[in-house]
Amino acid sequence: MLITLEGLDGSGKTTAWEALQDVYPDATFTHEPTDSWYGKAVRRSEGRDDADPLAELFLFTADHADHLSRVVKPALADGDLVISDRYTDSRYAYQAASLADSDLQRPLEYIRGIHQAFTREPDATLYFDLDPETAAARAGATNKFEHASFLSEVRANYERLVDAEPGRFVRIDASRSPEQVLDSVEDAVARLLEDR
Ligand SMILES: Nc1ncnc2c1ncn2[C@@H]1O[C@H](COP(=O)(O)OP(=O)(O)OP(=O)(O)O)[C@@H](O)[C@H]1O
Ligand SMILES: Cc1cn([C@H]2C[C@H](O)[C@@H](COP(=O)(O)O)O2)c(=O)[nH]c1=O
Repeated sequence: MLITLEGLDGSGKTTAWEALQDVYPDATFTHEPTDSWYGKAVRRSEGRDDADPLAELFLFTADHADHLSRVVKPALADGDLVISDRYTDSRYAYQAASLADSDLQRPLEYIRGIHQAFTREPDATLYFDLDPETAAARAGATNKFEHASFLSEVRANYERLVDAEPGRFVRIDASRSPEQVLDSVEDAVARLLEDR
C-alpha cells in the first residue's frame, strides 16, 4: 500500500513522517525530492529564482521517475507499506501554480497527463491542511515557494485535487498542536491499513 503525505511547506508533513517511523518500523519511508542526483538537481533549481518553471517541472518529474523505479515499485512488489513525504500531488499543486502564467492553458491537467502514462497513483493521501500565512511562517521562507501568496495558489490547487478524488484524500487539520496532529495521522494510517 502506498500512502503519501501532502500539503504546503511548513504544514508538518516531515514531523508526522518521522513519528510514523516509530509506529511502522518495517515500512519503507521515502520522500520527494529524493536524495538521488536527480533530487539534487531539483534542489539546485529550487534555489534559483531564474529557473524556468517548465524545465523545473521536468526536473521534478525525472526525480519522480527514478524514485518510482528504484524505490517505490520494488518496495510495493515486496508487499511493503510505503509512506512518502511528498509525491505526485506536490507536482500537480506546486508546478501548476508556478506555470499559471505560462503558455499552458490548463497546467494542472497537463501535469497530471504527463504522469498518467507511467506513475503509480497513491492508494491514500493524508492532506495536511493549513492556511498559507501560518505555513510560510513555519517554513521560514528558505526557498522561493515558501511565501504566503504563492502558497495560497498551491493550496487552491490541492483543494481542486481533493475535490476531484475525495475518496483518496484524508484531510488533517494541521493548525492544531503537534500532538493532536500526530494522533490524527496515526489514527488515519491505522484505519487505512484496517480497511485495505
Ligand atoms: N502542529 C504544529 N504546530 C506548530 N509547529 C509545527 C507543527 N508541526 C510542525 N511544526 C513545526 O513547523 C516546522 C515545519 O514542520 P515540518 O518540517 O514537519 O513541515 P513540512 O510540511 O515537512 O515542511 P516542508 O514541506 O517545508 O519540508 C518545524 O519547525 C516543525 O517543528
Ligand atoms: C516534490 C515536489 C516538491 N516541490 C517543492 C515543495 C517544497 O517547497 C520543496 C521541497 O520540499 P520539502 O518538503 O521542503 O523537502 O519543493 C515542488 O514544487 N514540486 C514537487 O514535485
